[in-house]
Amino acid sequence: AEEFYTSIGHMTQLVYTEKELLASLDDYIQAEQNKLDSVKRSKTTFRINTFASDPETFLSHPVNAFKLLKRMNREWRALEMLVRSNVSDGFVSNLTSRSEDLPNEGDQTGGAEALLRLQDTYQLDSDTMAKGKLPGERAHHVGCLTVDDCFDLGMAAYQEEDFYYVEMWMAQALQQMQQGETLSSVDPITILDYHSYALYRQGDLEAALVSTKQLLAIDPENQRGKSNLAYFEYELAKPDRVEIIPVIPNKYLTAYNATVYKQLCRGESVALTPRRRSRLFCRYHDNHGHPNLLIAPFKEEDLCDAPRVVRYYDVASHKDAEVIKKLAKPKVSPLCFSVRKTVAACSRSATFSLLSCWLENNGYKVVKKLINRVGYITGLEMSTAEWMQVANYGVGGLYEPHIDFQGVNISTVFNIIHNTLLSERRVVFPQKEVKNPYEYLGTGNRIATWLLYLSHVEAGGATVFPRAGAFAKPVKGSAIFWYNLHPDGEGDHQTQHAACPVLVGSKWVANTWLHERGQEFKRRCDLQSSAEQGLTSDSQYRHDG
Ligand SMILES: O=C(O)CCC(=O)C(=O)O
Ligand SMILES: [Fe+2]
Repeated sequence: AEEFYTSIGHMTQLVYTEKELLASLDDYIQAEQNKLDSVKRSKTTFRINTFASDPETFLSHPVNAFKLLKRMNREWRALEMLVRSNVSDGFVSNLTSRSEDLPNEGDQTGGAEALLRLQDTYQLDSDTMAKGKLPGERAHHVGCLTVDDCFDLGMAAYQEEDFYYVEMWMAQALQQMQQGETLSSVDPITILDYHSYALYRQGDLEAALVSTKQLLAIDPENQRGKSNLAYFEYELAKPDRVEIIPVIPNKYLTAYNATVYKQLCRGESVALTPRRRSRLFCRYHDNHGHPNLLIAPFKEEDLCDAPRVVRYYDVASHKDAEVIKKLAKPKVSPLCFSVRKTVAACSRSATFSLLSCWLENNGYKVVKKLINRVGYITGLEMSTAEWMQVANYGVGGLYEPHIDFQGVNISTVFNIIHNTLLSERRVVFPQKEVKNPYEYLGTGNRIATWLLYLSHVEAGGATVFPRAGAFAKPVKGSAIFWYNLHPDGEGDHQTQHAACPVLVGSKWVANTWLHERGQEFKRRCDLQSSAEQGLTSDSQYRHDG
């Protein structure tokens, strides 16, 4: 397992599995019930012998003697068989046969880490999360986090030595206990122990002392509590004590421009100055009177001036999007992978999975139609474009900042899957799923990216450009487009972009990477000049990590 928690496509299977297991459990309970009823029924045939005190008189009657023999020979043995019979087989084998597909400890930890990452990116407080009051969400939320759940989240943070979140979740568990939640398997002593330790590790000795006193109020003889109390009091009494200011860690993302990335993900505009923003417009686009666009031009919106990123609305219908999502199922199309990506983030590495599928551009009617449309709109050659890549991100799913083109030295062969060179940290993803597509295609570098949104996302999941300061919220049926390369073929590192973690919802995108070959006379002049133009240094946002 260990690959469920970020692809909703995979997790839907778990919902069905649980439903089937529940039906199987009902069958099992019914079978046990039937068995018990049979046992009770046979008991009624065995009555206490009224002659028990005088067996001789009883046995002097031949019918009595025969019936006793028969009962002892057959009926008690039959009962033994009945009691020995095992009605749990069906249920147990049902469970066993599925155990391969069931989530394991690693999956659960991954789920906890995904929650912590979301909390960190979107700055959610633990009470909001515990009550499930997330933005954008509707009626589908069912469960609240219990004291045990909060404790587990605290423990997940503890495994990562992330004491800021240990403290937060242990405090949440305690608060819920105080509010009267009683059904928990962890005791307040354990929680307080972690709570005070987390405070201590963050350098907040006063608060750690308060927490330890709370622990001792419940259990005055607690050894650890007593020695911690003595230690904190001793430390606090030191005259030359230096106040340590707790640092809020940035563990859940790379240190490199993590702050800008997270601010952009929350929709806080950090990079586009008013002057830059004033240059962004909306218009109808017909690609200079292209015959296929004259009657129904597409609505084009500027998202960013440098690099120029534009969005086209309604380039895929609701139906088109649904058909593509149906095609992007491992059972439907051959080139679908559940890619497990390990991402080193700061001091830790997180593994997350992503469902991704390559759909042959000419292999499906709807794909062909949409790819042709990209050609009409951008004016670019589509015969050298890569196959459409469909990806699904579930809750917590993200894609860290990266560039789509092959790095500095184009002739260098990075043996990696599609675009997944995480530039700064040089994390190389597993290679087996897709061979080097550049070499395989022989069509040069990825000149441009067409990113089509196949779903809305209720909260989170935006595409952001941390260096350029651009933000694109997924809008179903719209596509964003940008050039990855400068007109001279050099990669434009300002195009570095990322997918923010999905907070609520399931995000589907389809990527089309256009290649250099065939574009020699096609690259549009207006886009070209604005890319060359760049920005004056006073208005350009730079983030140098
Ligand atoms: O999903 C997104 O918003 C961005 C995806 C992306 O950058 C990629 O697949 O290269
Ligand atoms: Fe990308």
